[in-house]
Amino acid sequence: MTSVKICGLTDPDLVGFVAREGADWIGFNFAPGSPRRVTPQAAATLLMQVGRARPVALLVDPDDAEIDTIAALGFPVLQLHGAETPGRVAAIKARTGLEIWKVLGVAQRADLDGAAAYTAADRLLIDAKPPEGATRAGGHGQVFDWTILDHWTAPGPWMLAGGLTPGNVAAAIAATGAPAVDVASGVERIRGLKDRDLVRAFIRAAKQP
Ligand SMILES: O=C(O)c1ccccc1NCC(=O)[C@H](O)[C@H](O)COP(=O)(O)O
Repeated sequence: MTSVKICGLTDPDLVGFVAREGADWIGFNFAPGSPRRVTPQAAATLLMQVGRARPVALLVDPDDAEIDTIAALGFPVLQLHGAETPGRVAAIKARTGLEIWKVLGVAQRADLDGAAAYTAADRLLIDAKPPEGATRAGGHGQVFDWTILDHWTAPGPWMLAGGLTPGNVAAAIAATGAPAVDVASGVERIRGLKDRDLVRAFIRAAKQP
């Protein structure tokens, strides 16, 4: 069954709801400028509601001080959503011992060429490359051409993101064979605020047999 991450939660009641609906991971976004950004203080409260879901901290080019602050909150997984090099990913892995996910933004097949260099990453998250002139590294609700992934063999565990919705996630899984999917915008009606009906529909559609 496909695993599901719901990303960018900011409200404790919604965190509890997403966990009860069967999300495998819940993402908390620490990226500056994001409408989904949470502070470490707020995250400490949100973490109490995750139930059996695993919490994931989304960071963009974090320095060591930020890494240490977030690791101290007890996150088991760090999602690196910036321009972190393979060396920087390895250094963060060595510093924390945590599970590390590295995001690769893709717009063409060549964007996958660097994937194998991220040997320290425990999972690659294949996302749409941000649009030209974007001020944020992700969360744009933009789909990329899934045929880019045709005949691609991931070097390890991976996950699909980028403009997924309750309406397209089953087709995305069928087209790419993704073992796991991630969504932020596609389960919101108001930017930055998750919608319960959309969350439920997304998880059901992704996990349908
Ligand atoms: O959501 C943001 O504002 C954001 C800011 C900076 C880096 C990443 C960001 N979001 C990424 C995600 O929430 C997801 O991991 C993924 O990219 C899917 O986003 P979406 O296309 O909106 O479903």
